[in-house]
Amino acid sequence: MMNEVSVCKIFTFDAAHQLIGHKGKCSNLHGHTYKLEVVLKGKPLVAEGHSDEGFVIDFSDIKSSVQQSLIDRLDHAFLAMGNEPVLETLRSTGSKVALLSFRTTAENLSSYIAHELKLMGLPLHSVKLWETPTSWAEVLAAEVPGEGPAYRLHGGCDCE
Ligand SMILES: Nc1nc2c(c(=O)[nH]1)N=C([C@H](O)[C@H](O)COP(=O)(O)OP(=O)(O)OP(=O)(O)O)CN2
Ligand SMILES: [Zn+2]
Repeated sequence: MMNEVSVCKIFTFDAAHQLIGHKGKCSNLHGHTYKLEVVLKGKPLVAEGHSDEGFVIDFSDIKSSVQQSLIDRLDHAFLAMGNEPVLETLRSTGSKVALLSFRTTAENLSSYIAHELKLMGLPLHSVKLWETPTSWAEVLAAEVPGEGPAYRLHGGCDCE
């Protein structure tokens, strides 16, 4: 009987954000090179002669699906909650914006990414999102509610 194995593919993307109402420097518009670790788990395929024999999932298949569905949308974008004063200018000048409608913390972003990857049907175990070389947030797929994470959605200003 084959045991389960975890496999991981790592992605990076560059993005800007602004935490309106933050008590420190992150209330400024700033950017990160995010590092995303996507961990999938399953039993390696037992199928003699099959291209995927011995794989939980082909690394190149993880790459193409995560890249297309997620990374291409977030890379070189402004990750917006929706209440940032700069948003209107970015939109009117055609700059890339990913309107996420939640406060763009590492915690919320990793929860969002985990939910999106689960919806794609990947055998997701966890995601870890590095916001800086010394700061990360991790979400276990099993802990993401089926209806998706509960965020406080934007409405008015987030700074009161
Ligand atoms: N729990 C969280 N705290 C903070 C978040 C977050 O998403 N979750 N985000 C920020 C800022 O956006 C930014 O990431 C700053 O993080 P920080 O680790 O303070 O960055 P530094 O450049 O100061 O890192 P050092 O390695 O300590 O120099 C703030 N907090
Ligand atoms: Zn930040």
